[in-house]
Amino acid sequence: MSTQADEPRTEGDPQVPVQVGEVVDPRFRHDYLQVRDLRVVFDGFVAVDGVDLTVTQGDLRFLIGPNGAGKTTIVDAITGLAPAQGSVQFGGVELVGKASHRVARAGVGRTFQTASVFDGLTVLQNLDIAAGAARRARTLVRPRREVPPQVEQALDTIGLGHLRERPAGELAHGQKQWLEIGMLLVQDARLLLLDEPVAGMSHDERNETGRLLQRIGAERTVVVVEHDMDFLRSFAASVTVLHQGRVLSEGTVAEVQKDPQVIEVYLGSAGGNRGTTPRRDTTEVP
Ligand SMILES: Nc1ncnc2c1ncn2[C@@H]1O[C@H](COP(=O)(O)OP(=O)(O)OP(=O)(O)O)[C@@H](O)[C@H]1O
Repeated sequence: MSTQADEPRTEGDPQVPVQVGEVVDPRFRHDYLQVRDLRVVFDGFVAVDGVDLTVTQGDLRFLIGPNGAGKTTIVDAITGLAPAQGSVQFGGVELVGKASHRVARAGVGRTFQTASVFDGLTVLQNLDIAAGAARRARTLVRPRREVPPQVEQALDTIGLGHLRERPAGELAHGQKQWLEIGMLLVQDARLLLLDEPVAGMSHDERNETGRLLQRIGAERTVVVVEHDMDFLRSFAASVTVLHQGRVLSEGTVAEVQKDPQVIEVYLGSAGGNRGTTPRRDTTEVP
């Protein structure tokens, strides 16, 4: 599947499968992420070594692998935060070589392992700012007369409508992560790259988050970097397993679980930890 950079895709593009009966916002219908021969080298150390990845709209792709496998570096490379070689295209636009603000403008949003919301502002104000609909600073403290439709929709999607006037600093850990995802939605990110979204969450928060990602993933292109294998087994539509900067295996959860190479890396002598401290959750077989 190859697409020229900046080439707009047309309705009826046969390259991207669309399910029968699927109801998808036409803006997202033909989106897909295409990574080809991605390489990231830090001072001679090859952190990402020729990775190919294709993720279509409607998929919910999990990126897993032992510590140091290159997961976060791939997300950094896609979002203009790590020096990349190769090709990364989203919506037919080449992203390699673009500054991070231009990557964001191309419809790509990401979260980090720690939620970065404004604690002193309300949920609504955080979303307002993300939507670029922020009023001047002194008017932010006044109640709004009208909430922009995309903010209302995001509040509904992330389930925080009833907490719209609550300062973000008073939200529970999981709610902060959902707010951050909401901020990507109002920015109209069509590709969401989420780095360990359920780290530190309670069991119920994880399940809520999984259902939220399924809702979002039905429309948009979503890639989740995750170590939590229970979460993966419950919610991943597909999985890419990375090891030492390369794709080791790819498929459904059942397929990668059966892959002897995956079992070897997670349980065997290959270990996979390159100069990092092993963590219990990274050695659990998917
Ligand atoms: N800025 C950097 N400079 C040098 N080396 C780096 C840099 N960023 C990452 N690395 C190295 O690249 C490798 C891949 O790191 P990365 O953080 O992508 O792994 P990961 O799969 O996300 O691991 P984890 O699950 O522990 O977060 C590691 O060996 C890491 O030490």
